[in-house]
Amino acid sequence: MSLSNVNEIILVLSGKGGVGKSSVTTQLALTLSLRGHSVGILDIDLTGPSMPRFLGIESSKVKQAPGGWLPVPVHETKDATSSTSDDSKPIGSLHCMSLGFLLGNRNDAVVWRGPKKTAMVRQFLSDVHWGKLDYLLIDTPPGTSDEHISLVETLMKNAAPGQVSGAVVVTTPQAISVSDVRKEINFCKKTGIDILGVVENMAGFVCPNCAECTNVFSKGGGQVMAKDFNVPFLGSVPIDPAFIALIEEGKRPTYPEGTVVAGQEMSEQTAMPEHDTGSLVEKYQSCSLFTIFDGIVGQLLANTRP
Ligand SMILES: Nc1ncnc2c1ncn2[C@@H]1O[C@H](COP(=O)(O)OP(=O)(O)OP(=O)(O)O)[C@@H](O)[C@H]1O
Ligand code: SF4
Repeated sequence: MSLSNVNEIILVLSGKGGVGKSSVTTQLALTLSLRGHSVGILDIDLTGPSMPRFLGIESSKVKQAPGGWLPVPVHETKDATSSTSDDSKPIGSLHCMSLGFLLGNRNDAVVWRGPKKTAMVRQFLSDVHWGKLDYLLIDTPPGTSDEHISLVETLMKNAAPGQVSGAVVVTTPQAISVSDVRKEINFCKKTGIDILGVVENMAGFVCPNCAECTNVFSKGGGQVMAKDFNVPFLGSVPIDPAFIALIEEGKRPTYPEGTVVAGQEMSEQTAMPEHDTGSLVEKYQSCSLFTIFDGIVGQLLANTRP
């Protein structure tokens, strides 16, 4: 299996659609990569493959290698150029494989029956040449579908003991009381997948005028829910319009002068950079959500094997 050089596999799950599972996968991957790790993202959301868009590589094509596919590079390993800390590590590589790269037209609808989806998931797990990876994040469709069942069956049969670290469950404050989250957690328990933690997304709003974070919904629901289910809570993530601008328009996140973002005070220059250059991962370093995800990744790694 092409996963033999992958050190750890982490699934990203959500009970319902639109809670930000793909955006959490993207940010986990960028943060792990900013910590110097080599990372892969496998997008098995076959009916709505959004990872190519999130990573700004929509027009990329997958190259064929003998016996399989080469995942698309988002960035290769390189020295950290714009890191704010003195002990900055090189940025690790990031590669992605998604059905989105194989569709002729990004608006093509994928209307497949279960057996075809199962075959595609198996092929993704066996025929992608990842090379050496520290972490492979698998972005799954919402709910518990045919893709999930074939994913777990194939992983259980083929992954080395301990290679699948577990799952991160993404929810929103509104979805917390809904039975979808319960179903997702039960699915993990039944299939023997450890829950590494819950991320509560869209739990507040970062004001574009002053970068103040306001908790639009009551705070702490995610933490209470995690406690009820006896699973770790990894953190709350607010909505940041600067993150949307980064994904949608490739714009470096900017905040008002004087705001402290990722440990760096925004000066007039950093708040309004003259030249908006740099790769996605370099731009992400100045997003307020990076500080939050750095904490989430710290917790996550503490919950995976050493
Ligand atoms: N914390 C956030 N701040 C700003 N925008 C966000 C945040 N989380 C998600 N979004 C935006 O919300 C939209 C939906 O998020 P996303 O596609 O990640 O959800 P999903 O759960 O993966 O959806 P699907 O069920 O379609 O796979 C995207 O446009 C994304 O950019
Ligand atoms: S947080 Fe401050 S700047 Fe932002 S809308 Fe509210 S009052 Fe205005």
